[in-house]
Amino acid sequence: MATDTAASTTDNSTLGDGQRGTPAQPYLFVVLHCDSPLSGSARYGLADVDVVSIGRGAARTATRERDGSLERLVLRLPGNTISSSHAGLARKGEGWVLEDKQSKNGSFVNGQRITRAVLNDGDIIEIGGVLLCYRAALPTSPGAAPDLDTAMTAPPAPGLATLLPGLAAQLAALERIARMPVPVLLLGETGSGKEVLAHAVHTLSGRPGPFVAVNCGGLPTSLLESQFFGHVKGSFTGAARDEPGYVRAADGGTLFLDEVGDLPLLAQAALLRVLQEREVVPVGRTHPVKVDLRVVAATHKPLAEMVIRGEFRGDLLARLSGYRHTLLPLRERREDLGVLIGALLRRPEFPAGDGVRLTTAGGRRLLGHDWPLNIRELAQLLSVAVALADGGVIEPSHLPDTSRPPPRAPAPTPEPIASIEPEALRSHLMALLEKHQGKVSHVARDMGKARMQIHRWMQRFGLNPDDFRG
Ligand SMILES: Nc1ncnc2c1ncn2[C@@H]1O[C@H](COP(=O)(O)OP(=O)(O)OP(=O)(O)O)[C@@H](O)[C@H]1O
Repeated sequence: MATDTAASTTDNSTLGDGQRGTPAQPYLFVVLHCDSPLSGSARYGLADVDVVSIGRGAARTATRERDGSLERLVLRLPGNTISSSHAGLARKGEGWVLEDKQSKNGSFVNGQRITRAVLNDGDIIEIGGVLLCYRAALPTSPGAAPDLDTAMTAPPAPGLATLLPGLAAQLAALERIARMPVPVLLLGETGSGKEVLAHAVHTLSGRPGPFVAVNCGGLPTSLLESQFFGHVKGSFTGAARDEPGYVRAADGGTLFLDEVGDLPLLAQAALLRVLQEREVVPVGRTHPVKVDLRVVAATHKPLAEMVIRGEFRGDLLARLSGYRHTLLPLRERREDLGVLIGALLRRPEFPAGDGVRLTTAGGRRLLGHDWPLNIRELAQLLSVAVALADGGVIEPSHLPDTSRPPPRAPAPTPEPIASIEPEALRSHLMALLEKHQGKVSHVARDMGKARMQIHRWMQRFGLNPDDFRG
């Protein structure tokens, strides 16, 4: 089966999150084998296919064959609840139709048994104990193979596995950036995997020093300086011995600043100095100490809006965002649920992970959930379900009632830009124009605004992008 070459369309001059103007095509995903969740997942591009035949096989295989004038994808799936010729998909105009081939146990779409059904984007198809997902038009990238089977490939570092072609291209770009001495800013909802990605960036960087993670939100303000920059013994009450502090502890490695949006303004100024000068002055010392740092920062907060409100320094944001990567919330990557469940069940906390099984109804419940707390919620839910199933098969009764999801973690509600002090907005605009050398489209992307809006503001403040070009 083909491996994913996942060429990226990322334009590095845009500082991350590349993926624009890529063509879209239909895909069929094998998301989860409920009776063997560790057997991997797969995607099949349907752009050049006219019909798909699905039936039982000894293992998951896919072959593409010419059948008269038709291009046929033959998909074999393991499982004794699957008939040898179970179901078929046929192209119908712009869409696809699923037909049950009088299988013994039936074919289902979104939990309903069907004999024939026109598929809609995101529909979940059940063939025996296998859950598949149809996507009508997903962005792909030039050079990305249509098919990918995770059983045949290994991600370059934990956290980088995905079946989504668009996300794969973004992660491939991040992988290339990881090897360069560029600061990385990871943006994404809580539990979406920012720390896991930060660790992957460190691993791929090949830097010999340690990965030091700091939760910027959890630091007592009075001790911030000494915790970051270290101190010498006796420099203050309680300083019983020399401490290097986080920055020097990460010397030669990677400093991961988690929840960087929670860093108080005073600490932001001090951190900025360290990033500019590449040296720290430990509390109780007068001479600076050189450090060799790679910084990866993460937040779920809208930093650009915080800059405008004066809560986060624009110059520090510019320093931290050498390359920006935005993580998808889990509800936007349901196709990866099987990949993620597999990765989680292989962790040491699941010593019997390879024996875990789900009923089809249990798997359906997972695919239907909204995942407000993302991969962390999936990990916790699996721990509980495995314990409750006690070596048996995970059923819906072992899973929380996901039909009434818990409230989403409160999203920060940024103040509308219109109500922000004009002077603050003007200086923020100027800082971004300088950073992007007068490229208005880049400023607009940075602020999450339309280009026209930026032009209107520039006109209002008498700013000319030409004045910022290098
Ligand atoms: N790709 C992945 N594969 C397997 N497990 C993952 C993956 N990404 C995240 N996890 C797991 O999900 C949980 C949350 O991940 P992580 O702490 O990286 O999220 P986060 O975005 O940094 O969260 P927060 O914003 O709350 O700090 C952890 O248990 C982590 O190991």
